[in-house]
Amino acid sequence: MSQPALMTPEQFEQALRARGAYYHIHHPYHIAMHNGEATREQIQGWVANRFYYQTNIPLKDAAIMANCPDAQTRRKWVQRILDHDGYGDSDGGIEAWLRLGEAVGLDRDVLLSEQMVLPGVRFAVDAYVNFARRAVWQEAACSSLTELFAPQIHQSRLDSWPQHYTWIEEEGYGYFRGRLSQARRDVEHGLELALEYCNTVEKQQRMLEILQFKLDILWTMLDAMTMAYALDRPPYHTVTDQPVWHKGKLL
Ligand SMILES: O=C(O)c1cc(C(=O)O)c2c(n1)C(=O)C(=O)c1cc(C(=O)O)[nH]c1-2
Repeated sequence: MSQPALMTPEQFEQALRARGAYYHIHHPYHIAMHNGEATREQIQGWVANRFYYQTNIPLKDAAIMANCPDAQTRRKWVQRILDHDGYGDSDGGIEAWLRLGEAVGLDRDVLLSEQMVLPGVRFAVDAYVNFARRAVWQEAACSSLTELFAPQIHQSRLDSWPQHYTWIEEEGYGYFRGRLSQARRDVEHGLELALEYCNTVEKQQRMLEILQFKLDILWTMLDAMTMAYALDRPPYHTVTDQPVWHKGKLL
């Protein structure tokens, strides 16, 4: 097999963008939500499980900062934590997601308790946080580059959900709206780091593999939700109809 060649920064950016073919926007669970085919339970399941991703993003970003000796990078990166946690009088993304939960009929305590978080979702999200803890900071930083494809997915929800799901309260959409500009800004910084850091064939190939790892995380979360909410096969369904799986963070 021929060895891959060193790509120019433009070619490398194109190669990263090409991975959008595997973004979770193409997952059948996501397509069903987009097409108005999701039930109320499926939307609620998605919102409650994705909340675990939302609450772990700041832990992931703090882990990256903990490993990053470059103050200029940290100055920019800290904004991501503030975006989700909020600061001063401004609520952050986590609060906005709790409002999304309320808009789809879920009490905020249900989201905060993590009682609906499926083990498969938990393991996938934990893998992301743990990768960020252990990886070279540039690699961990660039694993956020699935956000290249995120503005499109947030916009598609804003375009389609209000038409299909008239029972969802309008205030719930604030999170998606806010991320349109935040994700674009994050990606600009992330891409800048990736193009500067990946100056060898090995680093470029490894970064593409890391991006695929992150895509796998997002896809696997939806696979777990498909089993539970679309195929009616939640964990232990052959044994019990009770949600007996573990609920707490053990890592
Ligand atoms: O709703 C989505 O489909 C989606 C996907 C992603 C992503 O691509 O990782 C993120 C988000 N949303 C998001 O809201 C968000 O804050 C976020 C942060 C990150 C990251 O890796 O640091 N990804 C994402």
